[in-house]
Amino acid sequence: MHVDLAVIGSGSGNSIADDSFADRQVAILEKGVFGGTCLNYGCIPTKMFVYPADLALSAAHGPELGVGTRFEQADWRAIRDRIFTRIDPISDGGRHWRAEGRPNVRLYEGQARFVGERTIDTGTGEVLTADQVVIAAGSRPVLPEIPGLDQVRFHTSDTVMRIDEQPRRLLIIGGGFVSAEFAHVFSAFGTEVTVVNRSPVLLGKEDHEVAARFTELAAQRWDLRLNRTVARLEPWSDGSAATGVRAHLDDGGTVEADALLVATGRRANSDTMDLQKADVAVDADGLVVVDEFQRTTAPGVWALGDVSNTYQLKHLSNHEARVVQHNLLHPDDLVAASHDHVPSAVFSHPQVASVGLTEREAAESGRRYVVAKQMYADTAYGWAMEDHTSFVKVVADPATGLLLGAHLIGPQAANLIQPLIQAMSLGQTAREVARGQFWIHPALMEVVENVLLKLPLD
Ligand SMILES: Cc1cc2nc3c(=O)[nH]c(=O)nc-3n(C[C@H](O)[C@H](O)[C@H](O)COP(=O)(O)OP(=O)(O)OC[C@H]3O[C@@H](n4cnc5c(N)ncnc54)[C@H](O)[C@@H]3O)c2cc1C
Ligand SMILES: NC(=O)c1ccc[n+]([C@@H]2O[C@H](COP(=O)([O-])OP(=O)(O)OC[C@H]3O[C@@H](n4cnc5c(N)ncnc54)[C@H](O)[C@@H]3O)[C@@H](O)[C@H]2O)c1
Repeated sequence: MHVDLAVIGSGSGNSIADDSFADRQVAILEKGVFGGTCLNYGCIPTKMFVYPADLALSAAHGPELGVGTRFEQADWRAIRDRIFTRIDPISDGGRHWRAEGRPNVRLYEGQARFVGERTIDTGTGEVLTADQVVIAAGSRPVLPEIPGLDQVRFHTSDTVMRIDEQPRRLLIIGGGFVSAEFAHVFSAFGTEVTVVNRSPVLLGKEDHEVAARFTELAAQRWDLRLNRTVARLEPWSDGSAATGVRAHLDDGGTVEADALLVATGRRANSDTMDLQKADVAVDADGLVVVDEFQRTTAPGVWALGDVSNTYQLKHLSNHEARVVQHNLLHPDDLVAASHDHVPSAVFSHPQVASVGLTEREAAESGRRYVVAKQMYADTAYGWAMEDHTSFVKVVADPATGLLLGAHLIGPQAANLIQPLIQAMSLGQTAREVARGQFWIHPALMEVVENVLLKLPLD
């Protein structure tokens, strides 16, 4: 079988073949659940857990503001089932549309492997040749080499959201995005959470003040074992939990838990497709090598998303998919993908959001920079919330007034950061953004206006 376009992966890659490809024969190849990580195992279900977790936490904090609310209990199965009875039909619907809805599109449900130049064994008994191939095969959780891991029951983000019972005690290995979000979700629902992280802070890639504040607040909710690794794992039961684990830490300490979540990063799925047979180069980190147009080293082969970028974020995968789509349709007018100002947010409690350079990165770059910081507590809405720990921090070039980075920790951080992303993306100066528009008073967004006004620019 020969097709005009073969797309490996039904996550972000699925959006490429829209109506503008109606005159082309397209193959979509998917080895797992249709729709990829974000829909089935990532962004969307996690945030659907985070929302009720935030609600549970708010209820517990009501009395601080004189409101007689309290958190009583979480009905794990009801929460889980609300989420997946919403999501699973979307995945099924997408699969059905691709399998049967389009005469020019064929879905191959198998593990794709290259057997030659733009020639793919679909894993369904059929081999395809294609004029163009898009590799959008994503990433998967990394499993650390911990003795005993193969002897115990453990979860990754792929499985933990579907468990039948909420664990009484959860051990999480890792201190990054996945850890921060699931620790929040489970602890808000009443689980005792222990986090083992090998570095001294959680969210260690964030600006150092944000990571320090997050870690300080996390220590009030979770048992943190920082600068620690797990030396050995063994099955454990207190009589009630049949699937528990005991972790022996490198300092001799132990942690016992009913469930274990491994959250120690993700790696690109580039090693599962025999890419060398298609002359597609992979770098030392396992990422498919692409140029600014998302072209791989093999003519007619493109790559996008987690399989080829270090960020592992859905909004970037979507952007790269739009770039690849344009370039497939306009081979004489290629556009470059932008990796400038890629923001991220951690939907934990508190939320964290960031874009651009951290203060330390600005210092290490040797450039002149200035920093301003604004506490939510020093704005009217911060008073309303009785907030004492949240802040916005910006890093700027004093000569041009342009922002170099922005870092937020606190309620609504993922929303509040957007005008700062916009300023950086559109080249607006801090003064233009602060004084070129009205800021609704006394909205929480005033914290952003105030931090921009505080910058000691030339
Ligand atoms: C728990 C969690 C929460 C997250 N939350 C967020 C968030 O809030 N915001 C955010 O921006 N990002 C978030 N992410 C990251 C985001 O999900 C990913 O960056 C994004 O989904 C990557 O998209 P992709 O298209 O590159 O890969 P995927 O969506 O993973 O798609 C790849 C597809 O390729 C298939 N595949 C792989 N190999 C083959 C093969 N050989 N043959 C056939 N099919 C194959 C896979 O089965 C998969 O369906 C989260 C990730 C996780 C794990
Ligand atoms: N809100 C979001 O955008 C969101 C949410 C979840 C995941 N994601 C994406 O998924 C990716 C994977 O997330 P993640 O949290 O698994 O990875 P991560 O890279 O964010 O964090 C991994 C953590 O594990 C620690 N670690 C690694 N090996 C360890 C070991 N042996 N023992 C103890 N600690 C160890 C690291 O120090 C680090 O803190 C992220 O890069 C992120 O882009 C995004």
